[in-house]
Amino acid sequence: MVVLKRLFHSSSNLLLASKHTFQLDPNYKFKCGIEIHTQLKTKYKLFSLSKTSFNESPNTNISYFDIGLPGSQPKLNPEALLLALKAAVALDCDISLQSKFDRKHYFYPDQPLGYQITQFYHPLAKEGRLELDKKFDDIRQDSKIIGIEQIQIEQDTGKLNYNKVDNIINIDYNRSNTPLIELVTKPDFEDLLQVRAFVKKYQSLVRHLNICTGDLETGAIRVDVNISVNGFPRIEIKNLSSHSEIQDALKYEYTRQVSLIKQGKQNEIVQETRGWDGDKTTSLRLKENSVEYRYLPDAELPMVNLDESIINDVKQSLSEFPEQILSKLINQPFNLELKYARFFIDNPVVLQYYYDLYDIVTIKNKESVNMVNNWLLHELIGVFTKLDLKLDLDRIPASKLGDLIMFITSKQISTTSARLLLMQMIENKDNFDKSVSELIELYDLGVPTDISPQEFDEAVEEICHGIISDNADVVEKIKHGQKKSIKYLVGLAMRETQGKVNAKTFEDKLQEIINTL
Ligand SMILES: Nc1ncnc2c1ncn2[C@@H]1O[C@H](COP(=O)(O)OP(=O)(O)OP(=O)(O)O)[C@@H](O)[C@H]1O
Ligand SMILES: [Mg+2]
Ligand SMILES: [Mg+2]
Repeated sequence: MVVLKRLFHSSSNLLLASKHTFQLDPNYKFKCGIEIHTQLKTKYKLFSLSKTSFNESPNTNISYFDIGLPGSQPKLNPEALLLALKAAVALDCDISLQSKFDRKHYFYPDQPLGYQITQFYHPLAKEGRLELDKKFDDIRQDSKIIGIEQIQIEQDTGKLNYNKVDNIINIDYNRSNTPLIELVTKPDFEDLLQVRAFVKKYQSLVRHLNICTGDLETGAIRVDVNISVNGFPRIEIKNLSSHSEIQDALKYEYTRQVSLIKQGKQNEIVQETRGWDGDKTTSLRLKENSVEYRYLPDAELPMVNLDESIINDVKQSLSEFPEQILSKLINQPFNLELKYARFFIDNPVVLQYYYDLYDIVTIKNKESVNMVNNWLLHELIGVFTKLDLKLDLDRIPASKLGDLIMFITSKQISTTSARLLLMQMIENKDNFDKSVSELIELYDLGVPTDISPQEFDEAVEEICHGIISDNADVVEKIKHGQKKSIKYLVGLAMRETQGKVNAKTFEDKLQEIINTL
């Protein structure tokens, strides 16, 4: 039934009305708490020795236990425990030195054991927090603390694939028994921006801790939201897989509940689980007659006993947190814009590259940090974009980009030539092993060195005179105040010299001659 309902969406006027003009009504208090399922990036599954797999042919990474064959037994993967601990410590939770696993019973074809192993009575961690800060997060208040109720370790299920053409459902058990943590927040969210900011910050954190890919689209992170209005029962909306789905589902559900209250139909708001079909929420099951999960301690899994020292050990193993790094990057000496600092947080390899380049250019060679920022964030990333290539820093190690920058600052190559060269360095695999000076030689891009400065000046002057006499109309415009037209003449000079001379040199010389006319 649920599947059928999900297959046949119909658009709803209620949602359309709410989507475009959405605002919370101060008379109807929005309250929300969320549950986030996070797939842990372990090598093996939670309770078996089959490999975790994310993009493999169906049913190729499964063991007897993953598909619930009788006689097979679970054994806890310590790597999953460690990754879960990292999240719990980073979120300031109280870690339970003794935690246990329980069985949550329900039938569904993606859950062949007939129960899910989770932590119900004694979860790994409780009472944490994540602080949102207006400086870094898109919220209205200066800061907002979201309390974390608990973090528990549990198994993922298999995956049902609906084949609408043949009207069949295929089950892929590759995901079955993949380690997850479920994080449950307190109902602390007061508006939609806070929800978005929290999920974004959490994504950034798990990526930074390297415990999950942090992607919503692939299902590595799945969000359930719970929403209530003016103290009426909470409604849960399960399995939302993008920020826009979360926002749209919350807007729809808030509008629906407010409208029921306004019509005096508040008794129709009952604690229930609803699904989001892209247009509207629909009831999946009522909590009153919801499945009785019959939680029981899992007798096959021993208690997890942690030594007190582990909390400190994990703390020490964590590097700086994203917010500390952001704060560092947007201030002296790096002076990065927040959006670029965020990009680095989500791409730790690029961040390391940035630090390496900074060391070479700024610390070792005392050149400006602006050169580092500009040549990494604009020029280098720009080349990958232009070539329609995925950013692959192996094509140009930081030391090589550093060399190129030093050739520019020492005026051995013009900025224009350096741009051309950078393109060649990245596009052409034959260039990967060649040094910057070899490449300058190869492409004949260096500022001529075999002539004296005086000869060089004379050559520049001659070129400028030639261009000025061939472009009398442009010169007239410049003399009459159209100062920008000089760029056109500079362009001609650069073309003539194939970018070997700096644009600034030409601009100064052209201006100097024009001033005398
Ligand atoms: N009045 C409320 N309004 C909105 N959200 C609420 C309210 N009370 C509790 N919540 C939120 O509901 C969620 C309850 O999650 P929890 O995992 O504890 O239970 P559950 O949803 O009943 O169980 P399951 O994991 O089986 O879905 C929490 O995120 C909590 O913050
Ligand atoms: Mg729930
Ligand atoms: Mg839950």
